[in-house]
Amino acid sequence: MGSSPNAAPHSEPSPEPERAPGSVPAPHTPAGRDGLAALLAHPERAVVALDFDGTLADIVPDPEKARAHDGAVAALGRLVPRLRAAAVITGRPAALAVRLGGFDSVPGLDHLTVLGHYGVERWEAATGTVHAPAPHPGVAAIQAELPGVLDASGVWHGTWVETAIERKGGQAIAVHTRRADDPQGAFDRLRAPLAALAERHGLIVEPGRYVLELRPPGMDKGVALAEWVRETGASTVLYAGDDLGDLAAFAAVDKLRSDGLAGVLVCSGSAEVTELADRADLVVDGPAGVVELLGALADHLAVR
Ligand SMILES: O=P(O)(O)OC[C@H]1O[C@H](O[C@H]2O[C@H](CO)[C@@H](O)[C@H](O)[C@H]2O)[C@H](O)[C@@H](O)[C@@H]1O
Repeated sequence: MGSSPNAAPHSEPSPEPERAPGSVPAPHTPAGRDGLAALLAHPERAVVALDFDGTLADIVPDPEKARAHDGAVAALGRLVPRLRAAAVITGRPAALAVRLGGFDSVPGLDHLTVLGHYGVERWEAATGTVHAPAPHPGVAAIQAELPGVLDASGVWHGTWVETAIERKGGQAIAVHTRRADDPQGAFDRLRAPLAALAERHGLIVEPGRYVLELRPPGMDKGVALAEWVRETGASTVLYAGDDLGDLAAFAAVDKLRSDGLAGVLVCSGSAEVTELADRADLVVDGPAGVVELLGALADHLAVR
C-alpha cells in the first residue's frame, strides 16, 4: 500500500512461513528466530502481546460486529498459562475489546491485561475493572462539529454519515470509510479536513484500515508495550499486529531487542496494509494464521 494505509486489493497469497520443528512457523530473520527460540526455551520469561482488529479478529464492515476469530480465545487459554504474561493492545476501548473478544471469565486468561485506546485504558482480568483517564475535552468538541464536517465533505449522504462515526466511549472518535461507495477515495478526501479538525482541538489523527481516528496525543502502542514489558520483567516479547497503529509497537520491540531482550515481530498479513510485513520477522495469513501460530506455540510448549 506504499504511503497509503489502504492498498488496493491484490490476489497474491500471503507467504507461507517455513515450519520449525514442532510445526511452529519459523521466522525468516535471524533476530526473529532467536526470539522464537528464547520464547520456546523459557516461556516463563516470555510475554505475548496482540493487537485486536485484523490480528485476533477478522476485519468486518461494521466495527460493532467484529469478534475474535474462531479458536483465538481457546488458543490463548492454552498458551497464556505457560507464559509470564499476555496482553491485548488495541485502539478499541478496553471494555469493548473484552466484550467483542470474549476475554472475560476464560480459563487460562485470568491474568490477561487489555490495554485499550492505544494504552490509555487498562483492563485486568484478575479484577474485571477498567482504569481510564478523564476524557480529553477536545473529543466532545469534535463530536459536536464532526457531522457538519462529514456532511460538507460530500462523501456520504443523509443518514449514512452516522454509520461512519464510531464514538469510542468519549475518549476518541473514529470515522470509518469502509462502507462508503469509494472507501479509499473517501479516506483520501477526509484526511486533511479531519487533521485540521483534530488540530483545532488538540487531538491527532491515527490512520488505519479505512479509518481515521481522532484521539488525544501522548500515548501509542509502542509506549504502552514497552511500559508493560518492563513491568512484567520479561526477557522475551512476541508482538503481533496488522495495521499502521502497530508500527509503534514494532519499533518498541526493535528498541527492546537493542537493549538485550529477545523479540519476535509477527505481521497478521492482509492486502490492505503492507508496511508491517516489510518489518516483521514472520508473516502469517491474517487472524486465521495468528490463531494457528498461537495454537502451535501452545502445542509445542505442552509437550516440552
Ligand atoms: O488496534 P486495533 O485493535 O487494530 O483497532 C484499530 C481500529 O480497529 C477498528 O477498525 C477496524 O476494524 C473494523 C472491524 O473489523 C473495520 O470495520 C475497520 O475498517 C477497521 O479499521 C475499530 O473500529 C477502531 O475503533 C480501532 O481504532
